[in-house]
Amino acid sequence: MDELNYKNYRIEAENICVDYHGKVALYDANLKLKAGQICGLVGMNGAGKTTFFNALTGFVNISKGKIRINGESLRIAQQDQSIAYVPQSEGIDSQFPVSVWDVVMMGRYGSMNILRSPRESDIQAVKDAIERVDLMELSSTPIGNLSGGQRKRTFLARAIAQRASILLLDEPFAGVDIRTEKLISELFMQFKNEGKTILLSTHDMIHVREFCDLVLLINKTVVAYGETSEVFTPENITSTFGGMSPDVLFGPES
Ligand SMILES: Nc1ncnc2c1ncn2[C@@H]1O[C@H](COP(=O)(O)OP(=O)(O)OP(=O)(O)O)[C@@H](O)[C@H]1O
Repeated sequence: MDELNYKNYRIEAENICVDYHGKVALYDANLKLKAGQICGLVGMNGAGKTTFFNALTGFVNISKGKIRINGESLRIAQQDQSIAYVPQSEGIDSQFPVSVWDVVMMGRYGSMNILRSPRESDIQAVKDAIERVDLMELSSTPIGNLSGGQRKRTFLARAIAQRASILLLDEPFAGVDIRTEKLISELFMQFKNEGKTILLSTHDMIHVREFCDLVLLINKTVVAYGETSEVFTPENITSTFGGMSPDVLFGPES
């Protein structure tokens, strides 16, 4: 692939492998995503989805393969804050006395000086992000007092405040009510229109069909990858889920 073409990809993972203490969690996995694309990452429990996210953020080391973000090394992406990651469950202790505002402000830390004193632009970015997830009324509430769905929206706002071009979201719809699900779906369509690149894991077939342009089916390696309309077939889903049919997995309407 020539260098110019290379630069067109926001995310490029080529034959990546990850092992934990010699046990293989992911091997020969490939992914290429451009600006404005939404890709669903689908696989059963333990298939390597979180590992894939962790490899793309540099949280775990790859033992083989290559990752390029915006045509550059992962180190540069980490420096310029171009990737925001929203994990499935957050590591922040819910008893820790931080408010919604404080958590969202953390999304600005990477672009602040060592004293972390917010500039007007940081304050505006936090305000905009909280408004977008409709949490303004709760902005001074400690995160320990929020519901699971409100907390999820808070961490999504943190990613928005970071103004990253790439969003990695581990199970963004898990445990949220219909209203939050709708709000998150609408946000994703806005992100797409803004040219952001989104990789999200989900166990929900409807979400994949509804707004994922591409789908990556994994079971420790890539089972199938491509446009959702072509790749998200009952045969491929069955192979991904160890031989179980979509009807058994998701009900007869799937
Ligand atoms: N830190 C770790 N140390 C050792 N093994 C790990 C570690 N993290 C994950 N694994 C193993 O790697 C494999 C892939 O795990 P991973 O968390 O990536 O799966 P997943 O697809 O995200 O699963 P789920 O849908 O349950 O979240 C599993 O076998 C898991 O036990």
